[in-house]
Amino acid sequence: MPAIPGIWRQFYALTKPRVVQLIVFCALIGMALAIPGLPTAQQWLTLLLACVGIWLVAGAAAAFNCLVEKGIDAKMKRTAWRPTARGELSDAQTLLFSTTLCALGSALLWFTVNPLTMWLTFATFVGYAVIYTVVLKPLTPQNIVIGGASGAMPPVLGWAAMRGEVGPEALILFLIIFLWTPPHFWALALYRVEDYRKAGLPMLPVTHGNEFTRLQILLYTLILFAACLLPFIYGMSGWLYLAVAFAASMGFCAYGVALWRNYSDALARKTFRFSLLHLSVLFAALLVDHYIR
Ligand code: HEM
Ligand SMILES: CC(C)=CCC/C(C)=C/CC/C(C)=C/COP(=O)(O)OP(=O)(O)O
Repeated sequence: MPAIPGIWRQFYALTKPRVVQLIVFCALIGMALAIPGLPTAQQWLTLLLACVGIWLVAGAAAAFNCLVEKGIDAKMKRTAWRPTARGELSDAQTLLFSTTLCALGSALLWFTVNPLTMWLTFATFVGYAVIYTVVLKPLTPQNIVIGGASGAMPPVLGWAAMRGEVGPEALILFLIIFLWTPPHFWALALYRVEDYRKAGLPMLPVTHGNEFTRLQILLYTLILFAACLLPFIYGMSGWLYLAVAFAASMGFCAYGVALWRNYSDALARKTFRFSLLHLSVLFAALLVDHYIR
C-alpha cells in the first residue's frame, strides 16, 4: 500500500483524532439509544452518515482551534509539535482545510440526516471553535466549564439525528459529559500547569493554584457520580449500566479523593487517563444495556 503523503498526515493530526473518536462514539450511543431495538437498514445508513457528518465538523472545529492557537501551541511542550505551531502548514491551508471539512460535514447532515442535526452540529462548531477558543479560553478560568457545553453535545446530536428532536434522555447524557469535563481537563492542567503559565492562559491551576483545583476536581467527581445514576433513575437503562456506572464513578471519585489528599504529577496524570476510561466505559455500558434489556 502506498504511504500516505506527509501533508495529509499533518492535516489529519490537526483534527485531534483521538478526541474526535470519543466524541463520535458518544454521538453514536446517543443514536443507538434513540432507536428502540436494533436499527433497520435505513436507520443503519442514517447512523453511518450522521457519524461521518459529525466527525467531519468536529475535525473542522479542532483544526480551526489549531489555527487560532498556533502561537499559544508553539509555547507549550505538549502542543509545540503541531504542524500549525511549527509553521509547516500555512494559515490559508489550515483555514481551507477546516472550512472544507465543515462544509462537507454540514452538507452531509443537511441532505442525508436532517436540518436540526446540521444546525445543532454547526452551533457546536461555533461553540468550540469561536466561543471557547477565541473568547473564553483567554478570558476566564471557567473557560472549560462553559466551553464544555460544546464537548457535551455529541449525544444530543446523535439523538437529533435519529429522532429529529431533542429528548430529555439526550439532555441527561449531555449533563454527564458536561460535569465530566472539568475533572477531565483540570487533572491534565495540574500536571501541565507550567505550559499554561508560559502560554499566559488563565487555567484554574494557574489562577487559583493547585490546592483549589484539586478541591474542584473532587467536588465535580462527586456531582458527576450522582449524574451518572440518572439514566437508571429515568428508566433509560437497566442494572448492568447501573453496576458499571457505580463502579466507574466510584473509581473516579477515589482518584478525586486521592489527588485532593496528596498531590503528585503522576497521580494527576493517572486521574486524567482514568477520566477517558470512565466516559468510554459508561457509554459502552449504556449501549450494551440498551440491547440486552
Ligand atoms: C472543553 C472541553 C474539553 C477540554 C478543555 C479538553 C481538554 C483536553 C486536552 C487539553 C487534552 C490533551 C491531552 C494531551 O495532549 O495529552 C485532551 C485529551 C483528550 N480528550 Fe479532552 N477536553 C475536553 C472535552 C473532551 C470531550 C467532550 C471528549 C470526548 C467525549 C474528550 C476526549 C479526550 C480524549 C479521548 C483525549 C486523549 C487524546 C489523546 O490521547 O491523544 N475531551 N482533552
Ligand atoms: C461539532 C462538534 C461535535 C465539535 C466538537 C468540538 C470539540 C472538538 C470538542 C472537544 C474539546 C477539545 C478538543 C478540547 C481540547 O481543549 P483545547 O482546545 O483547550 O486543547 P489544546 O490545548 O490541546 O488545543
